Amino acid sequence: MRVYSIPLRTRFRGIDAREGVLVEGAAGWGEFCPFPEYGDAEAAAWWAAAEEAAEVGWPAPVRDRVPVNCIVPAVDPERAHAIAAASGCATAKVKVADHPGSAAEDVARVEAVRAAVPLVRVDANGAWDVDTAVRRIRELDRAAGGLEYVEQPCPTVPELAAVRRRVDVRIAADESIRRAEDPLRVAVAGAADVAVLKCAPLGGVRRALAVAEACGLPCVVSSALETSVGLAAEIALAGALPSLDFACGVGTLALLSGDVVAAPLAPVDGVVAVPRVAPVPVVEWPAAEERRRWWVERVERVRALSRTA
Ligand SMILES: O=C(O)CCC(=O)c1ccccc1C(=O)O
Ligand SMILES: [Mg+2]
Repeated sequence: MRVYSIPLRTRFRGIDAREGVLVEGAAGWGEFCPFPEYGDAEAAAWWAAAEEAAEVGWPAPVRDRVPVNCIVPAVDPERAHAIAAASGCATAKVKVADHPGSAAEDVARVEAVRAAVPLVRVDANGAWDVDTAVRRIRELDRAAGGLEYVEQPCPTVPELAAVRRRVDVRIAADESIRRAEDPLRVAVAGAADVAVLKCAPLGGVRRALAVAEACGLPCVVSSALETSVGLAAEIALAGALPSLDFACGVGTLALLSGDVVAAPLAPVDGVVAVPRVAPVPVVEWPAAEERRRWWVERVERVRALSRTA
């Protein structure tokens, strides 16, 4: 078991470094990297995804290549434009509502990104109430010359449904699915037009495919900010979905200042090849001893939980 810590290029989701664990099994390598604030029960799904990759492997893909969106964190308009322009991607996902009072910055960021790429989606990570969401979405839709979709504008499914009735922009559900008590039973029909799937929090590629089928919506695959080892599973999921209508959020290596493999799974001209197995980690990025111990203990607790479940 290897514990890594890789600094981020830009603060994202309130963190400055990405940490996680790489494990090897009969089928290859898996990655376990639930965010630090997640409890053991929620982290158990991430362990199941790591075990699937390491011990079983993934179902066969139905496509060889997956279109990728670039990810634009809450940065100033000049940097946002530069990130989107350099990405080679035709679709950009822009983080908005990063802090209270961000409305004007969000509009400027979206306008700058739209000047660099033809298609823009935004992610509010559940920050708005219904009325605020309706107002902001209309502004951002104008700034983008038509938004592709807005991801998780509000925290709850009923709020998503209320916003969806009042705006013309598509609504995508992310946290409403991946942080649900039972992702197989979330009733997003009527509340969302698109489902965002991440195989790590959903418990693996097979489980995420079951969620895709159960929710009955067009799906987008998005990373959980993994290294190339865990990202391989996310791309394998995108490769195995019966249909894929949107670019996927697996361009997140650009947020990390390094990777654990020799040939990172980075998109070229906005497209990434679908891997059959995870790449083998060869670069260490060792976490400090105290952090290593924290992860080893977390893995022990989560494995014990998984065995009794
Ligand atoms: O979807 C993407 O383009 C990038 C991935 C991303 O935004 C993300 C990465 C880690 C954790 C949460 C999220 C999110 O979608 O909110
Ligand atoms: Mg999201």
